[in-house]
Amino acid sequence: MIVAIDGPSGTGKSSTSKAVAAQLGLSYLDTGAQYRAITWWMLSNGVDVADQEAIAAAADKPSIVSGTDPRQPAISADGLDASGPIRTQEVTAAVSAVSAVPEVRARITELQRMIAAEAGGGIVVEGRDIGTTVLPGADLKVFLTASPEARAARRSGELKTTAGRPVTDLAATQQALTARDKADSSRKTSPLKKADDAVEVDTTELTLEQVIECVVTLVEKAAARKAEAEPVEEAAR
Ligand SMILES: Nc1ncnc2c1ncn2[C@@H]1O[C@H](COP(=O)(O)OP(=O)(O)OP(=O)(O)O)[C@@H](O)[C@H]1O
Ligand SMILES: Nc1ccn([C@@H]2O[C@H](COP(=O)(O)O)[C@@H](O)[C@H]2O)c(=O)n1
Repeated sequence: MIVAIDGPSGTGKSSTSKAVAAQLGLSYLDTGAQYRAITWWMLSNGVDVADQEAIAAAADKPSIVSGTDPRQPAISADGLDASGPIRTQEVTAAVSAVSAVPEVRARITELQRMIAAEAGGGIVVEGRDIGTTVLPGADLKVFLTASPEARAARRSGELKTTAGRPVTDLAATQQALTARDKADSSRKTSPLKKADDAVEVDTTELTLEQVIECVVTLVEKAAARKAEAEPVEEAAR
């Protein structure tokens, strides 16, 4: 069972995906964390993230390793735990530029497809382009949305400055969120976009628990449809 959950920042993809995967005994992959980790590696290793050619030249250098346990998702770059540094404002401000470079997308997409293929019991993969590009044959595609105001309110205070202090300026958070949405959805390679066959869930007025319950139901229905279809395929062989 392959579940793709896409959507802009702050819609609840990570929180929902982890809870759904844990509840249904599926693996989990945070693709945003992978792009954040390679961005953090670039910043830490002196790559000019304003220079697309420099980013492309370094795209294959770091080893990016993701853990797929929804209860304890891990992410490392060249063996260093990246789970803290990737959530800073510095990485958040640079990740869209790094993620727009085709060589970075090609490399990380290959990694994502390999992880999904190896997840024998099924996996929930969350990001921006999972249903459209990375796993277009997913058994279920969900596209989460929410108003910019709701997303900024949720995100505000979660972001940390490089010195580790919470960022609480709501207006600045919403501005940064909107700018990142624009960058992610206007890039040429694999932009943020709802897949035609994705189920859209507007989470603006929903609690996180309600979103989780909604997506669990969608997964269970998709699994039932898949099970019904399989015997026919067997007989047809
Ligand atoms: N429906 C909701 N109602 C209230 N709070 C929510 C809801 N969904 C998520 N949150 C909270 O909003 C914050 C952001 O959620 P989350 O990180 O899951 O979003 P996201 O879409 O994965 O964002 P990003 O793409 O930036 O990682 C978290 O603190 C989460 O607990
Ligand atoms: N499949 C994806 C996932 C993420 N990105 C880029 O990473 C940024 C951070 O993602 P978060 O989910 O951690 O907010 C995101 O803004 C994109 O630039 C991507 O390109 N493809």
